[in-house]
Amino acid sequence: MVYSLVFITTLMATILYAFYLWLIPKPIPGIPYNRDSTHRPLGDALDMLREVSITSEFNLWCAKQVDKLNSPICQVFVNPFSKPWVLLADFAESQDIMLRRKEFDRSKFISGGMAPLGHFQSTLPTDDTWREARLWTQDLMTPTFLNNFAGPAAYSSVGELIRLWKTKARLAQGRSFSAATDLNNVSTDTMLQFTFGDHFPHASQREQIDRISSLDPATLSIGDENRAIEFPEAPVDTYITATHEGTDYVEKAVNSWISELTMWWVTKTPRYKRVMATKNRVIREQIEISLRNVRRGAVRTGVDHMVSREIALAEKHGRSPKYGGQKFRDEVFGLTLAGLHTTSAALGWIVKFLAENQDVQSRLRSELRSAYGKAVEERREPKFEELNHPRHPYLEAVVEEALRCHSTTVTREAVTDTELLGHHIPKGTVVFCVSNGPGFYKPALPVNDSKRSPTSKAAAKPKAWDESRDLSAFYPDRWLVQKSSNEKTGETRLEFDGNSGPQLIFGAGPRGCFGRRLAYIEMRILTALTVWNFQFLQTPKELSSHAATDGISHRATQCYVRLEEM
Ligand code: HEM
Repeated sequence: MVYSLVFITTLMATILYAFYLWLIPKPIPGIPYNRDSTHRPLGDALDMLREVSITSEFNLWCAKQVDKLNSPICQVFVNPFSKPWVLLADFAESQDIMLRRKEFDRSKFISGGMAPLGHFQSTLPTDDTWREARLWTQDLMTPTFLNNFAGPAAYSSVGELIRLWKTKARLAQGRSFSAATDLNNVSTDTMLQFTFGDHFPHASQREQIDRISSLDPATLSIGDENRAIEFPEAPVDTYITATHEGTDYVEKAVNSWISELTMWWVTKTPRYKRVMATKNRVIREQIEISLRNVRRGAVRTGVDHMVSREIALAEKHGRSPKYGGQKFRDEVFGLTLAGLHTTSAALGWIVKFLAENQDVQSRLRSELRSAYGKAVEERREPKFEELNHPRHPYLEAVVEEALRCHSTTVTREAVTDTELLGHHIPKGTVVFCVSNGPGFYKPALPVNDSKRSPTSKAAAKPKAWDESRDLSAFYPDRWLVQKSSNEKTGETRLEFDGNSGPQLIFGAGPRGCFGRRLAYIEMRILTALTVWNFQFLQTPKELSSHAATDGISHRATQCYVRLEEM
């Protein structure tokens, strides 16, 4: 009896111990990690959750782990029962895996969160379905489409924002107001124009302009100067709401610890079903319109181009066209989602930095006024064509620096067993390319060059930032270089150099951001035209925090403006 009790107890203890051993994280040999985490079944998860529940900044937590472990490559154990996540804090190697290494592909870290919204290029591995989606969209980032259609659309959306802000600035009487929704709306309208053009009868900003213009100023409470005025918002069309709700679902899933369960739950809600039904209905109607346009040779909008491409592909391969299918509709929706939240988050940082750096703002305004003297003379704003070509170096530098200062982490997944900085990386491991730590916001960590991959060794070493300049500060000049403009006289001029130093805001390589050219156009136009029309005054410190949330993009939690019309 006693023997069997001892036997049962020992067996139970052994089973429990085996279960514990199965649960606790299994580090990848040789890659530094937090030792305490390997004694806890949940590894670093609780630590991460504790901090991220307060800061909402997962990227910041990652950068802190790199600092703690003081290594350009380290690992954390966040997802129970799955492989460690590898944090890579070295620009050259990050760029190498994105640009050159076939052993790494799009990871499911963020794209998995988009899965309930359909299968579009952002969510797909680099397979034939992704290649097909790329073929459909290949005309949309050409200079012809950007200069003749998408760019002017962005210019007109920004024009509406200027109208709205002029009215709001007058009503606000020097007080701050939130810019977050307005910037979301400007990006939404740009993306709607980009995909559907004028075939889609709704926009976000027009409704807001009408609402604010007809507002009785007496209904606004101009309170304490440290608080923001709250303007009412007009309701928008259901498809526009669907695009915003779509991004909200992605944010929810990405920020959830149990993202697969969250996604499953999301898809069961009536709201989700409504969003998807609206999306499918509107896109189906738009494809029908585009089909008619293509047939009469009037290809203008993004969807017109996609339909036209698909007809050509179907003819080439002797098959029926797929523009009536779900994948095609998903791709249209996916493009809008990919370009909306990301761009509006970036615009939010730009306006914050302009207000906080009055010297930069004044220099930009005065450089723009002398570059576009004809516009000043004719008492008008610079036109799209003027802003688009030639580009203004300081304008480009201001935009790029705002992007650098609030970067997001790009990930890749090992699709086969491989190596990174001399360490074995098992297939399925997710690598986070940390772009808000060493090499980006502080001096780079030393790396043994002999451990780099063969492709990294063979490539030219990317430029590092000049560490004598405070890398955590907003300093657009770091993107400018002196170039000879006249060899005979030795005259030089400042030029923008996008490769001045590490930057990974758009990722890189074949899976880098598809829409970056459009995003730059929108950011340059908005920066130039807002600075032309307004002085961004410093907002009170209660409304000026740099806290952010991480999801699809790294978004400021407080995005307020205080405007004085120029
Ligand atoms: C400032 C604005 C933007 C930022 C910061 C941004 C950032 C990114 C990042 C980090 C990625 C992943 C890159 C990688 O994994 O290497 C990405 C992918 C993508 N972006 Fe953007 N993006 C922006 C604007 C846009 C716009 C305007 C569009 C649409 C026209 C767009 C369309 C896409 C698409 C389709 C992908 C997926 C590409 C693929 O998976 O092959 N993005 N973007």
